[in-house]
Amino acid sequence: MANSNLKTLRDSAAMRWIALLLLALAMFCSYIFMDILSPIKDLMLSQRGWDSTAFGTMQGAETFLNVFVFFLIFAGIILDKMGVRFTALLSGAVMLVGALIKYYAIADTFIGSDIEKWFTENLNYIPGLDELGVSPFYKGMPASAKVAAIGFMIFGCGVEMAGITVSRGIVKWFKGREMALAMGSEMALARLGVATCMIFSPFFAKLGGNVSVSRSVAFGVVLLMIALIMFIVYFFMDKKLDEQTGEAEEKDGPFKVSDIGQILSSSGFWLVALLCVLYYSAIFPFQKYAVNMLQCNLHLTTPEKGSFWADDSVTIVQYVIMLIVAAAGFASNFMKKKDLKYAMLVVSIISLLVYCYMGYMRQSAEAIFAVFPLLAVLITPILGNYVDHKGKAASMLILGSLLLIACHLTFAFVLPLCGNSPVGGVVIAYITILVLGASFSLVPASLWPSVPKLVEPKIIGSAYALIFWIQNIGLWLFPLLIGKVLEGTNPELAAKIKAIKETTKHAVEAGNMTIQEANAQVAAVSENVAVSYNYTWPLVMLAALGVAAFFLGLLLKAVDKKKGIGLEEPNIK
Ligand SMILES: C[C@H](N)C(=O)N[C@@H](CCCCN)C(=O)O
Repeated sequence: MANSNLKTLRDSAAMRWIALLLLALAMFCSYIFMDILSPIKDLMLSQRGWDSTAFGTMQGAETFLNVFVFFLIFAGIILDKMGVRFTALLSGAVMLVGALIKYYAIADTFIGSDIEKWFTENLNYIPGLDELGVSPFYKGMPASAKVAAIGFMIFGCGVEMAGITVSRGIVKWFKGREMALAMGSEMALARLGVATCMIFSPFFAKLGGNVSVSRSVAFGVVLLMIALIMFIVYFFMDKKLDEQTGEAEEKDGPFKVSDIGQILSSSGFWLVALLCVLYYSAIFPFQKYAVNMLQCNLHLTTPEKGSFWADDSVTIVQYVIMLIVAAAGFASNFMKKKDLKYAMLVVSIISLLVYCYMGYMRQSAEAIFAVFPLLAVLITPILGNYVDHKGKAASMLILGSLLLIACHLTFAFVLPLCGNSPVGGVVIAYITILVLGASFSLVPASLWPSVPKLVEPKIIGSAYALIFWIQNIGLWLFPLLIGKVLEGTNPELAAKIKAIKETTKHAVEAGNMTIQEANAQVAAVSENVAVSYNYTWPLVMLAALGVAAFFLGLLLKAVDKKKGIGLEEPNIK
């Protein structure tokens, strides 16, 4: 340490930010794995014989153990009892184990194995869960999807445990300092992970012209190994800090399970938790359908093979531009000189415009949607900084909810009118996605740093875990509900698929068509159906969540004022 007056590692700004970088990089890698199959749903259907139900059930498995086996509650208790560094290592290892299982399920070696045979014949019915409609498996689910679901369930435990651990770690290193800026920066890197995944998962799957879905998952597994290394390095820094502080926090008031009652009796906690589940249910589940929603509304026409815009190298160039947007925007937060700060912002904004233009030329719904996390990368740290110095967290929650409502209503009612105006449609889509990105910065940047104001330090881990658990119920429920509302409000599309399946089946039975021809016809109709959905009602449902979040935000602001919780107060006084 350069300054001899510094007492502990966290008193050194450099050390604090290195600790944050380690935690944030681990979350960056985890968020990439979390959505690794989302942008290649079409390939999972064509390469592994899954259908939409198998895909949706496998994706939903991520929250299963957390929600129904209460793993997240245990994770919070482990965190408060064992501390940040132990739980960080544990979560890194759990994520990796889950990811390896998922990789094995998708790998070529799984096909034709005894394990595949066993899973095809077994695990079709879980008594009790089937009746409740919450089973992560069902009869007829492809064996690879069942094993991938098991892996994803385990990964889900690890990644949520990592989420609460990282939040607790940031509080430990930054409380009373730039805590919201640090949380905002960590989330910014996580958002960059989502954008990276949107671009690189399909890229690796299609690399070199031969399709391999397991290559994408392998990419994610390697990143999770890096995440574990980050947590190991963090382990030693955290240990050193505890040696310097004499583990004062833990010794002064050891955590007891009964302390959880204290959390549950706080009205502020409940309002924040409910606002969190409502808001995030309108964001993360939407993220899983957003690319398809754009395809359905914008009628994008992929550039012809061999053309400039269809080339793989353009994807890389676009990603590099994305990194420039993120790096310049992020760095502008830390520039002391005003000129340099504005110069960075201008570079970032110009790069963002170039990125948007390329997305339009490539007619790629994935690339268009990737600006969503990108704006959050830019402004979450700025807003975090604002919360640190000016406060206004409750007001930001209210504004974020209002923007969410406006965006979902624009997607629902304005975007469908633009289908025949390619440029107008894409411009409106970009603007709405960017505003949604701003909302997705306002709420997380103000919500997560508010939790330490609601509970005592020794139970922060459990408080984060309880909020995550309540939030996970929504993250489990709403992807299912979106799917159901979508099917329910577009009955003609399911009928179309049923009709072609029946027609081709009869034609094959009558000897008028080969099975290959029949499959090709079904695939052609399915492809057409996949981009023909009307998303109005699922989007109205998500806007309604925003309305409920808005009213809760108003209530929270009133409670904050009455009880003096300090949500509108700055973190640094
Ligand atoms: C999905 C996860 N439960 C979640 O809520 N993630 C938050 C970040 C929480 C803070 C992590 N240190 C998100 O906004 O991604």
